[in-house]
Amino acid sequence: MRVGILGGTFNPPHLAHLVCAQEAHAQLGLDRVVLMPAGVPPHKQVPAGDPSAEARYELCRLAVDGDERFEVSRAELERPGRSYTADTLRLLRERDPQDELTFIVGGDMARSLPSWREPEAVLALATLAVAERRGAKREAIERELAPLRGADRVRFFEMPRVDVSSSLVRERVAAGRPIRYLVPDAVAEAIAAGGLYRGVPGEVTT
Ligand SMILES: Nc1ncnc2c1ncn2[C@@H]1O[C@H](COP(=O)(O)OP(=O)(O)OP(=O)(O)O)[C@@H](O)[C@H]1O
Ligand SMILES: O=C(O)c1ccc[n+]([C@@H]2O[C@H](COP(=O)([O-])O)[C@@H](O)[C@H]2O)c1
Repeated sequence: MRVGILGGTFNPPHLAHLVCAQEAHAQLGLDRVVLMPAGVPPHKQVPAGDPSAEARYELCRLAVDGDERFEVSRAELERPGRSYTADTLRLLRERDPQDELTFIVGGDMARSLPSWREPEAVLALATLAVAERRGAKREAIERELAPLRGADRVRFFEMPRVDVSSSLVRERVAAGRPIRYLVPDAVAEAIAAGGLYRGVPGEVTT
């Protein structure tokens, strides 16, 4: 199986995540794309009072519900400590040695690869697929990754620019502004029902 993995904090999952997963699936000929919510994101602080890893996992499940191209994995929730990608890919390799793994990232995230834990192991264990259009940014990413062993295996795919981020969604909820059409309806409903991102601890009630 050709398996794509879209790792993220998913605090919360939004439409750009799904467009990114969809384009990777279609352009790279993947059999499925697995959303991999980080238990403890390695480079990102989850603000105090925000949903737990378990709740972010539930939001991911709601986000992909009914779409057979996508799945959600608990692999990084079941491991203590920071969710380093190299460790996750090793685990997936051990579980299903015959799978061909593709780790999917947005363009900005790809640029930070040299500062990840064991970046060359990441490139050895999976194909890195980067959502970035042709042009100066793509070239800059190629230049920055070039010193890493395995950088020649990095692949790019095109994604329409979708200017949505989890921070934008959180800010809008906190400000009482609507988030419909920025996140899947089921995610918007769970955020509303659980009172998430309103500045007080909430719950995903699914
Ligand atoms: N608008 C977007 N376009 C393309 N890729 C994206 C976009 N938003 C997120 N991604 C990619 O999805 C993956 C997971 O992102 P993450 O869960 O951290 O969401 P985020 O929106 O970047 O979060 P935050 O706003 O909290 O920093 C990363 O590889 C990131 O580059
Ligand atoms: O392994 C690392 O050192 C590492 C450093 C930064 C990010 N990552 C992974 O990249 C993915 C996107 O990260 P983020 O911070 O946007 O949620 C997610 O799966 C992270 O675990 C991994």
